Parts: sequence; C-alpha cells; structure tokens
Amino acid sequence: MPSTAGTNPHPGPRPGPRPDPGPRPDLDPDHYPAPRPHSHLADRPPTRPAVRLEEVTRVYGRRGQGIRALDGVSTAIPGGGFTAVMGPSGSGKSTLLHCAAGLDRATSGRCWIGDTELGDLSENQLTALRRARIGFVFQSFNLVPALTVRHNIALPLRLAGRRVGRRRIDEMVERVGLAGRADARPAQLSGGQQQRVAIARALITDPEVIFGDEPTGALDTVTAREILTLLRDCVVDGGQTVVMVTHDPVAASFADTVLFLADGRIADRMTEPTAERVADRMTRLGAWA
Ligand SMILES: Nc1ncnc2c1ncn2[C@@H]1O[C@H](COP(=O)(O)OP(=O)(O)OP(=O)(O)O)[C@@H](O)[C@H]1O
Repeated sequence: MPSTAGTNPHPGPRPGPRPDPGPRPDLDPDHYPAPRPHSHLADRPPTRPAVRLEEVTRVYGRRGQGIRALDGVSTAIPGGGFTAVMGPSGSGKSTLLHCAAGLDRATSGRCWIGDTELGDLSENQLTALRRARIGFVFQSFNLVPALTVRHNIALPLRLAGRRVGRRRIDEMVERVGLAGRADARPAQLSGGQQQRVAIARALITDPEVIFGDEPTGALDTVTAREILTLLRDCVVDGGQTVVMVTHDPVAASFADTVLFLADGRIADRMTEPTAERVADRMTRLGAWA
C-alpha cells in the first residue's frame, strides 16, 4: 500500500483555520471502502488485557545515556481486539512492538503477555514464549525461500517441537485463501500471497497475540485491503488479538483502537477510527510536516 506521507495536503500543524484542501483520493471511501463496522467488541464482555505495559522506557545507547525511544509508556491492549499503533517516524512504534513482544528488553518498566511478566523470563524462556504464544507478521514476509508454503506454515510447530498435523496445515492453507498452492515456494507467489503464508504461519500455533510490523507496507492498495480483511477476520471470527504498527491511516481504520505515539509517549487513543480522523490526528501530531 502506498504511504499517504508523500500526498498529504496538510503538512504540519499551523495556527488558525486551514483552507479546505478538497477530497483526498486515497481516503475516498468509494476508492477504498470502509471495513466492517467496529461493533464486535461492544457485544463481548470485557476481556483481560492480552498485552500490558507499565511505565516502560527503552533507551538505546551506552549505560542508558542515549536515545529515549520509549519514555514511560503504560497501556493495556484488550484481548480479542485489533489495535493499530501509529505515530511520526522515530516516535517509538517498532520499539514498543519489540518490547511488548519480547523481541527486545525494556530499559525500565514492565511488560506482560497475558499474566506473564516478560522481565521475569530468561532468554530461553522468552524464546519459548514467543514460539508458543506470539505470532509475527513483517513487512518483508520473512518466509524461508527453500521451503514450500506447507513447510513454511509448519515451521513454528517444528521449532516448538510440536506435532505437525497435515490436516491442520491444509485447513490453515485454505483459511488464508491459498488452497491449491500448498506445494508452491515463496518465489512462485505474489506479494499478497506470500503475506497470506506469513499470516498462516503466525496463526498455526494458535497464538494469544499476533504482532504486525507494517504488514501491508510492501503491498499495493487492493492487496493490502485483502490482507487487512484477513487480519480483521482473525479478530472478529477467530477471537485473536492483533497489534499492528502502520503508517497508513486506511490500514489503521481496520482496527478497533488506534494508539498514537509521539516522542516515545502515548499521545492519544482513538476508538472506532476512520481513515479521515486518523489522518487528521496524525497531521496534528506533525507526522507529515
Ligand atoms: N537499535 C537502535 N539503536 C539506536 N537507536 C535506535 C535503535 N532502534 C531505534 N532507535 C531510535 O529510537 C527511536 C525510535 O525508533 P523506532 O524504530 O521505534 O521508531 P518508529 O516510530 O518505529 O519509526 P519509523 O516509523 O521510522 O519506523 C528513533 O530515534 C530511532 O532512531
């Protein structure tokens, strides 16, 4: 999906009323229809947080003297919801994702997946937790080129020493819309199909949380919408929790909640987002100045 950064007609905050810039083609609902209504959470009883951060800081550099990428972030992400994380470049989105997912250690503060505090875990325990309870989807797909679709999807089960049931893999292949392509290798698939494999691989262990770092960043608009719909289906139909970093307001509009980061802090939180409201909030954060 092309970033909206280069086409934003409202560069940076400015004093006084803004002139009407006319419609943004990338936010035109006919061009890019809105996702399903954000109503499914309202029908459910409140769930315990799937991910929780308490006063988390992450400072890069020697002896904590360097860049403060996260600066006292506290948030609870509900289970069974779709949360997008947005913010200007360098605001700490990836760092937040990495700390929350146990790919990086916070400098101070505490992070939980469910009831498990990550700071209490050894490296081996953290690796085991990631394999069993977390799925990842990246912008660059990160598939193993030599392995078929089926074997890529089965990989997390093999790494965790779990049984690989052929029927389960085939069901997963079908669920992500790749029936008939199970024996293909990644190079024989389109970008969107490769991301479907990556999502199936993330889902195969039935993880508590799927973290996505710009999962649609390398895809065209139509394919991105298909992938976002698939992720949303994981939440609405599968009861999964998805946390996704994105730069794209339209992608964020597929989420139930958007967290906005600025300078390593949570600057705002929006429920039932629309692309227009998200774009407006990002503009006011100075994201596209
Ligand atoms: N390994 C690292 N070493 C030093 N500084 C880092 C490291 N990783 C990130 N940073 C710095 O931490 C800050 C936050 O980076 P981060 O990648 O989390 O931001 P981001 O919001 O994801 O940015 P982008 O949207 O550009 O991907 C930035 O100033 C970045 O330069």
